[in-house]
Amino acid sequence: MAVFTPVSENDAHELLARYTLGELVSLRGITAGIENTNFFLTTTHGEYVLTIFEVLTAQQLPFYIELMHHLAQHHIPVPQPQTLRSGERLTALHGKPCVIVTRLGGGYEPAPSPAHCALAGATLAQAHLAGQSFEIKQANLRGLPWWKRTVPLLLPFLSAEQSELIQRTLADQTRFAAGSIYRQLPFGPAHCDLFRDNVLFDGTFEMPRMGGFIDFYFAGQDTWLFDVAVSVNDWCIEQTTGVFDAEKLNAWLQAYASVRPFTEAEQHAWPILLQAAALRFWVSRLYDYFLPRPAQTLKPHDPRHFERILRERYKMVAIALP
Ligand SMILES: Nc1ncnc2c1ncn2[C@@H]1O[C@H](COP(=O)(O)OP(=O)(O)OP(=O)(O)O)[C@@H](O)[C@H]1O
Ligand SMILES: N[C@@H](CCO)C(=O)O
Repeated sequence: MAVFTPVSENDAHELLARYTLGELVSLRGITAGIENTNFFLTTTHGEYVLTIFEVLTAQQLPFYIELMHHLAQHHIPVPQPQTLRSGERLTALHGKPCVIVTRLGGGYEPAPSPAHCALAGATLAQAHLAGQSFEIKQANLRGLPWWKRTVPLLLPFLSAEQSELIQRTLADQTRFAAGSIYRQLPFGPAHCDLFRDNVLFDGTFEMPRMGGFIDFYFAGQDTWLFDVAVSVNDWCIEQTTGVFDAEKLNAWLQAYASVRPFTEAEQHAWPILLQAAALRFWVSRLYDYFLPRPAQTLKPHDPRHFERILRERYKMVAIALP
């Protein structure tokens, strides 16, 4: 259950008085998710999601909220943050920052087909292009500096073999980030966590329609290719082995490239960015597993899944983008 901060009907009435979103009809806690407290909020004007931020601070949040606003203004299907009477889009409840966004239609697809992969790929490319004109800058807070800080904390919990792999990968990534190919990679606002549970689909399984992208709270400035690598490492794999499913991978990458073709530098960087994306989630899952935060009450995700994926990606040295 991911309701860390309870919200009473009175709280909701008081909160809604700060907006022009009509009167409260219902408020229901959402059980999915491990980062924030989420509620489906229905008012006389429509359906929304209320998110209370348990970890992110009011200083970090404008990047995410304004990025969603910017993308929505550019017709990318993402939740639209609602504007308060005061003109701001961020407010607070029980001393914690919170936001109300539009509720998107559809549901997430646990077993995506190549058609779902293609929709996700094309929409991510559109989001990257639309994000170019976004002016607030904030790094991916789960990027290389965070990996460097976090890996030493994890070493006491790892086997010799795991320690060797994690340290070797970190050294490879550090070297790559200092090199000339890295500097040539196109970058900008990136979602950085576009797993299948963060994309909603409408329509039928056979003929899916994009509902939209949610959960922008790991977004940041990063290379666009890192965002693609994070995504395909989740969308286009055999779930038990981490091996790529060629049909899904092709569908995803072709659809992305049809909107935003890959560059030559990206071709060179592809194998190492697939490793970077696997490392990112191996590290965060290990961290959540061995060093859980006090507020984190849910079962952590399995870190071994991303250890397997990382080992698989090291086997793939000659892999081409479309
Ligand atoms: N704008 C939205 N429209 C529709 N459903 C939403 C929206 N935002 C969140 N949800 C629903 O709430 C669930 C949890 O939201 P979200 O993934 O943002 O939470 P989280 O705590 O940040 O999770 P995570 O563990 O993925 O970081 C989603 O799986 C989705 O079902
Ligand atoms: N997508 C992350 C969870 C945080 O959103 C993971 O699967 O480890």
